[in-house]
Amino acid sequence: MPTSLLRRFRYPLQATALLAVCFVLSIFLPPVNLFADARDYLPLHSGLEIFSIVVAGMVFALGWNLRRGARGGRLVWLGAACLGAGLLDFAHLMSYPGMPPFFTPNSAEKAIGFWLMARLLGALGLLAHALLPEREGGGPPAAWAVLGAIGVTLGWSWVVVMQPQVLPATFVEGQGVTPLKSALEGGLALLYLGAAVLLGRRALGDGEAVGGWLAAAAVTMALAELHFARYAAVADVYNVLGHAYKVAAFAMIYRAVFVSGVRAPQRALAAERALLRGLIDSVPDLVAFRDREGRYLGCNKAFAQAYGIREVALVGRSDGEVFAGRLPLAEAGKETVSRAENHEEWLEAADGTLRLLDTLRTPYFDAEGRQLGEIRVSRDFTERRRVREQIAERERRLMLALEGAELGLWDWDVPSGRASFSPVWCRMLGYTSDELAGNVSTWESLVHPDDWYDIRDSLEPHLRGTKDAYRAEYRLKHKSGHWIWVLAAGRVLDRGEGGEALRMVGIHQDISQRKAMEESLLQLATSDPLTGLWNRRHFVEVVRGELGRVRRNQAPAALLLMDLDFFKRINDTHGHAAGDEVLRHFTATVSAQLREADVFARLGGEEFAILLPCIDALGAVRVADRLRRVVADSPARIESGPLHYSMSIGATMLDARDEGYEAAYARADEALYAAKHAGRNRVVLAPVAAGEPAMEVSVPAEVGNEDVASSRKEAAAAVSGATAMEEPCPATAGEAAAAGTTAQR
Ligand SMILES: Nc1nc2c(ncn2[C@@H]2O[C@H](COP(=O)(O)OP(=O)(O)OP(=O)(O)O)[C@@H](O)[C@H]2O)c(=O)[nH]1
Repeated sequence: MPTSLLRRFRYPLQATALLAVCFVLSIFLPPVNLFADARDYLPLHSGLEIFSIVVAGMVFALGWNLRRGARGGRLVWLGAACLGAGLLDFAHLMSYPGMPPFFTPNSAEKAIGFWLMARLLGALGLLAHALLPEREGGGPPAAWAVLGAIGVTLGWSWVVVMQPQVLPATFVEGQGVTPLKSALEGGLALLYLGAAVLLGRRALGDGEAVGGWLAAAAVTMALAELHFARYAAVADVYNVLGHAYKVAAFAMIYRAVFVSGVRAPQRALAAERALLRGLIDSVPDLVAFRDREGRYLGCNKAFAQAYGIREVALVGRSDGEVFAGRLPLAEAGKETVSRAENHEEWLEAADGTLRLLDTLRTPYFDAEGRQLGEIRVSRDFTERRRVREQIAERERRLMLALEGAELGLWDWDVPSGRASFSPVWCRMLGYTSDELAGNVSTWESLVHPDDWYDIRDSLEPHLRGTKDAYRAEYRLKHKSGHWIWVLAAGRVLDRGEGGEALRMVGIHQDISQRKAMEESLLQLATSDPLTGLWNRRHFVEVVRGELGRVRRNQAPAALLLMDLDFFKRINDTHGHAAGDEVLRHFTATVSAQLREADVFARLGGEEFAILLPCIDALGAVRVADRLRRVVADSPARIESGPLHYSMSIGATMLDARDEGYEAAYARADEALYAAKHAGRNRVVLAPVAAGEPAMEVSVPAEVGNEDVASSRKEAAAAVSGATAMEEPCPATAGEAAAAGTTAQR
């Protein structure tokens, strides 16, 4: 047997060993009468019997009350057997020789009759305990056991008292017990030993001390039976020892049943209570229990501390008695709840602070479903609420700030495509919140198709995580159909494990005004206020850019320098305002003749310039001459009537060797001078190579051709037959357009 089991069963083992040794020693005792007169034995006999009767009654009471417990099934059968044995022992006591007649005259025979059946019931009870299954309420119904035991007891008593003649002799006065009685006692001893073996095995199996004590009791009863198998007189040493062993056996049964039925469960209960107490005291929430009438059964430390009350002062009292005047807690706690309920309540804590509690009141029930009371758990969320309010306040301020700044907020759940747009966002685009679906496609449908490049350029690297933030300026369509410029800025808030964007938030700001202002500032900085044409500064930039392309052998380009003839005279004759009108008329007339890629600028006064990209020298002079003719043929409308005027043009090709704009300008200027010098209203193409003479390529109709009409026809034909180089040139046109360098603004 392992040491741990030995230690657990040491007391039953020691007791059994001691009684066994005493039994062995008693074998050698002579069968002396301990009492001279059997009647002297009566008090001791009665005392010993009463002890076992009382123990039997207690075992029964315990077994009956624990019948629904974990071991109730087994204990109740043992208890019922003890009840029967106790009743029969009482009859045995009352039938003992020397006692007053018990229904019929008493005799040893009669007492033995009760005795033997009592012992048999006792042995059966122990066997039942050894064999019945261990489960809650296990075994046959408890009432059967009790009724069976009482039935056997009454039936047997009737036989012993009323029909003693049917029973064989068990005791002969002066001779002692008969062989039958010895055999029956021996059989009972064997039955008890068998029960002891079964109980012992079961005790070793489940390791419970209770089984050990019952096995010891069974062995002790077996030894008692052996004493009773050999006594010669009712007061001899064997009889007295037999009774003493029986008392010891009952004491062991009592000990076993007491341990398993009362002490062990009580200890387990105490341990459970300690665990429960530790548990509820470790909880920072305020926990209290109340019975159905609302009286407190207990509370945890947090509760006691918060309310500044000791648990003992709380128990047995109601809210009204304990917390009178500390409403609304008392109000909230008037009645116990029959369903779980949750509410918030303010507590004026013991330290005088006001605490906000979230209280959950839950009823609790017994095994039959009857409500026993309620458990109240309150969580102090004053701090959490304060933080929550602070966050809400900050959010409110942020929203106000965003609204004040007219910033529209958007929140995009990237994987699902769901999006939310703040009221300002919707208002910015002329919508109300419920007019726009909460989806990113809402935004996509409003983006200007030409602006996707700028958006993707910033958004995609940020979504991939290669750029810190997203920022773009683009146009969104307003509900009324026009486009508004917005500045978009945003950032990914959450990313997945692989770094993929999960959620992104940002703002949109309407920057239409700023864009318009930028546009007008740009216009102011680059255009001529009178004619709306590009100004000199911008033109110089454009020519420089074009020169770069010429150097890269991309396409030839020409520069035309134009100056109105005798403009001072117009001013002087018709006034400065008329001069201005002529300048505007000239601008419109020439602009109408140009391609989109051509860049037309006013360099100052009545001096104009045109950059003609993608054109060769022949094309350039044809265009120049066509312009000259168109201007000469289109009189300006001033107050005094139509006013004819003309211009002179100095043309030059941009040359890859030109160091800059100035070189090209100087050649064109020289050609212009030559045109003026030659009589005005003509075009002169400057030579590119040094030393070559300037080439006058056009002659005014009235000078070079008698037939003005035919000359004009030729000019028109010459213009319409311009070389392919005068056709739009995609590369240059694209770059010029991208740079905002169109002829007309
Ligand atoms: N109305 C008006 N006149 C201007 C403007 N800018 C310059 N002028 C005038 O343009 C005239 C230029 O005169 P000139 O440089 O002598 O040249 P021109 O009279 O055209 O003679 P040629 O160029 O030699 O044919 C001056 O009288 C300037 O005052 C302007 O913006 N509006």
